[in-house]
Amino acid sequence: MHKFKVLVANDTIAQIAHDLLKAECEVIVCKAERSSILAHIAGVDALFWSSLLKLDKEILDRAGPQLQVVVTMSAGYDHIDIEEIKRRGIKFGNFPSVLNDALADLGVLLALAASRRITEGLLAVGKSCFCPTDGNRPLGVDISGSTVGIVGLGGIGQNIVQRLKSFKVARFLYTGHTEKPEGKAIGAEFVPMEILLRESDFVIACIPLTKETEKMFNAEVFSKMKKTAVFVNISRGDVVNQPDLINALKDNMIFAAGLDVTTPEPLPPNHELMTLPNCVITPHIGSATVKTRRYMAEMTAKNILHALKGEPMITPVL
Ligand SMILES: O=C(O)C(=O)CO
Repeated sequence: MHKFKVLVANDTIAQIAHDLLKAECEVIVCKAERSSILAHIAGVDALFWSSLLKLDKEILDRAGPQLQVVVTMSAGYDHIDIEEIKRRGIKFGNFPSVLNDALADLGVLLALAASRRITEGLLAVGKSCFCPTDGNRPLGVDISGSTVGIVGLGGIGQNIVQRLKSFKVARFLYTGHTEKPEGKAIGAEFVPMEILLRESDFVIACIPLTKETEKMFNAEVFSKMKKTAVFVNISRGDVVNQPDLINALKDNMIFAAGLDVTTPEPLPPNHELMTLPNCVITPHIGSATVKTRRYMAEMTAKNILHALKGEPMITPVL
């Protein structure tokens, strides 16, 4: 009987995904590195793809015309040449909601860490040079009683609102293309971007990276935020004009930033962003919990198997 060939472009995924795929297919596993993928991809029927690895025409050409399905183990798919996939009639899927909880947790963590200037605090602890009552260190911004503005109220943004309710936030604002019934249900007010920027103490970016959102957080946007505002980005580095953010942080146009994503990733050593005491950076760990990554791997494998058998994918994009 013909066995489908699947390339898993990541050698660190959970065992359950291997077990599922191996039960029905021939599985080739390689490192999440372009050269390794190009060396192993010819003739495969399906691709189990990784977040952030570029998937372009060269990869698709090398795979060959028999390629039927690509599934990325990520919510975002800005790393995929979606037009090229569509043109070739390849089925494509992602995982939009399984990581909502883990990402919302990280959004809250970064909002709190940046608002309490944790980077500076940890530096002082590391140097054993602090006095708890030192009035010279900047005081933090309170989240209780604050206004939190969510840019992009999808599943992650909604989960952040739900979590922050227990922190006694006074007002939740959100902006996006249209008002959402879910917004009303969780008590968030739909407002134009200008108002969100002017009135929010915390601005949290939860939008996908698209042509429209690329570099949308720029000097003009930072200048409209409060000087005491905390900016959080758990989306993609490229939704921010990074030199403008650096200036905004250096010139105290805003109070602090918490970033899980940057451009590039990782940042080179001594990058200016990493030298700023009012910036907290985590290494793109939004979905990096055991439960979430295991579930993402399992669902990616299941999506591939559905597509190969001609059944509807669980979470199709194309
Ligand atoms: O799944 C994604 O798109 C992520 O970037 C998770 O952090």
